[in-house]
Formats: sequence, structure tokens, C-alpha cells
Amino acid sequence: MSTEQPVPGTAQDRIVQLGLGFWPAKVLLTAVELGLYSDLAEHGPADAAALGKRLGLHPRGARDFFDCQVALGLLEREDGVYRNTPDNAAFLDRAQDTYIGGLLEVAQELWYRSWGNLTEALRTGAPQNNLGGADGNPFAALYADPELTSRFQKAMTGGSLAASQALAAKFSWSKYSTVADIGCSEGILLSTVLAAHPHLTGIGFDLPAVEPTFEETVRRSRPDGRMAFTAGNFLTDKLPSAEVVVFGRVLHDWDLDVKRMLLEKAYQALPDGGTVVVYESMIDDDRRTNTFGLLTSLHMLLESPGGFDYTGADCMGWMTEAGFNECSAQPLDGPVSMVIGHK
Ligand SMILES: C[S@@+](CC[C@H](N)C(=O)[O-])C[C@H]1O[C@@H](n2cnc3c(N)ncnc32)[C@H](O)[C@@H]1O
Repeated sequence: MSTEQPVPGTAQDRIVQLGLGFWPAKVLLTAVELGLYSDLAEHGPADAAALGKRLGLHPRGARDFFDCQVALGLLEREDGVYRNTPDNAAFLDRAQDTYIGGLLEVAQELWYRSWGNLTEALRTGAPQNNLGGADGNPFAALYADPELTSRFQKAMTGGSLAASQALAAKFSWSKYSTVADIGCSEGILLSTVLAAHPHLTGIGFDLPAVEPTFEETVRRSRPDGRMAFTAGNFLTDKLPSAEVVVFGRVLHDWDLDVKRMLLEKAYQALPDGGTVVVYESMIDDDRRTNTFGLLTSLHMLLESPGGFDYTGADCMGWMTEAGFNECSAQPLDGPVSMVIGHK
């Protein structure tokens, strides 16, 4: 076997790194599944033998696994003792309100498998998650299982914490007094925005199965009666009325007809002077720089019948067709952008 290593930074190196990109991903996802970071937070730092024992690992791979965590910047090691890094612990320890590992739990349990069938999805155009459900609606099948429901809600919170914080900071909330978050999931957006803007009142709108986790967020964040849940189905029901209507990573789940219908429903739910806000890992207008937006759209191919991601220009076009004016798009957080339109 050749001992020649690819030179870092060369085309050969980039190709190898990309092709084996699932190796480090699995090191992180498996650690979350095993509860490695939560264990270290709860029971304290430990050496490889003790930590491996606590997690029920065979000694054959445990030390390599923990040292990989160190090499990837996920753990620290001093004198053979492993501990969480101060930066990561808040996001990877299940006991923290800022835990984003729910996203990684679902990636490990469900998405890794559907991504394994990308070839099949590209050949057939069909989702690969076995969540088709009788009516082809993946949410109906997902929410039939309470365990999956709760895990999916945690995944959504994990994926939306940073965007919620950015939206709380960057949108002109002072002009409005009410906000409705459509497809609100656990309510991370509302709890973050209402905490930062005490003059606001918020309604979370989602399917009935989501209510228990939303109420849990209300109990934890204590927004003084300013945050309430309305159960409904946005495919068949009217949207709740508010001065700002938000769709956070909702439109990309659906085909173009439903995307357009939801924007029309938002227009009807808003008073004159109201604003619709859409945030998403939007594809850049040139469809080449926001890799995450493009990958998210492929993820929709794998997970949802008809769903796809889109550019800010696409979204502004649909908003204009629905009646909105002065539409604009701006970056929100990392790969996430927001598009707003006024009634
Ligand atoms: C991809 S998640 C986004 C959640 C959240 N907005 C965020 O950014 O994390 C889509 C949300 O839409 C909700 N949803 C799906 N179908 C729905 C329907 N027919 N009516 C109301 N909500 C629905 C789901 O329950 C889920 O919470």
C-alpha cells in the first residue's frame, strides 16, 4: 500500500477530505448518541478507561474515539484526562437550555440513513425517510410517535437557536406589538424574541401534537402570559392574526403551490402595515456560495415530498405575487437569511 499522503490544501487533499467527510461527522453524532458530553458534564472529567467504562464502550476503540474528539476540538485532554471544552459544553450537554444536540440526535438516528440513499432519491425524486404516511405528509407520520415528536422538536430548536437570537437582534420589533410564529415547534423563536422585547405578545401556531413541548418552553422561559399556543393545520385553517407573521424554516418543507398558499394566508392574517418574515438557509442568488442552503435543499429531497430550498429573489417574487410590497432580503446568521414583505 502506498504511504504517500495527500498534501494539505491540494485538490487531492480537498477531494479526500470531502469524500470522507462523514468520518468526523459520525464521531460527533455517535458521541451525542452515547451521551459523552452530558456524561462529562454530570460526572466530571475522566481518563479513557474510566470514561469508556461509564459509557459502556469496549476498550479496543475508546481511546482513539476520545482522542479524535480532542483532535476535532470537541473535547479537551490534559494529563490523559478528558473534559468538555468551555465553548461546546452549553450546546452539547443535554441538561442545558441551549442544548442543540437534538438536531444531531435526529441526524444520527434518521437523517444519516436517508442520506445513505441519495442516489435513489436523485433517480426517483422520492423521499427516503419512510415517513411518507398515508397522505404523503411526513409530519403526520412523525407525530404519530410521541418519542419521535419530542426528538424532532428538540432537533428544530437545535437548528434554530442562533437564527432566533439573530432575528431578535436584527428585526425592528419596536414598531409592532404582536407576532405569530407559524410552524413554531417548541417555541424557541418566540421565547427568544419575547425575552429581548418585553413589549411584544406572541402566538405560536403548530399542529396539536406540538403543544406539550411548546408549553414546556413557556414554563421554562416564563414570558409572563405573553406567549400562547394555537393548535391548527396551516394547510386547511386560517393563520392567527398578528402584526408580524413569521415562517421559520417552514416554506422549504413544501412544494411551490403550498409555499404560495402560505404566503397568501399570511397576507390575509396581517393588518395593513403588518409584515411577513421568512427565514431559511436560503440559497444564494447565484446558487454557488451558500453550500449549506444547497445541501438543505437536497435534504428536503430526502425528507419531504415536494419540498425545496430557494433564493431570496425567489421568495421576494412569491411575496410580491401574494400582494406584499417593499420586499427585501438580508443575511441573518451564518447561512440563514431573512426575507421580509410589507402589507
Ligand atoms: C422544519 S420545522 C420548523 C420549526 C421552527 N419554525 C424552526 O425554525 O425551528 C416545520 C414546522 O412546521 C410544523 N408544521 C408542519 N405541518 C404543519 C401544518 N399542516 N400546520 C401547522 N404546522 C405545521 C411542524 O410541526 C414543524 O414545527
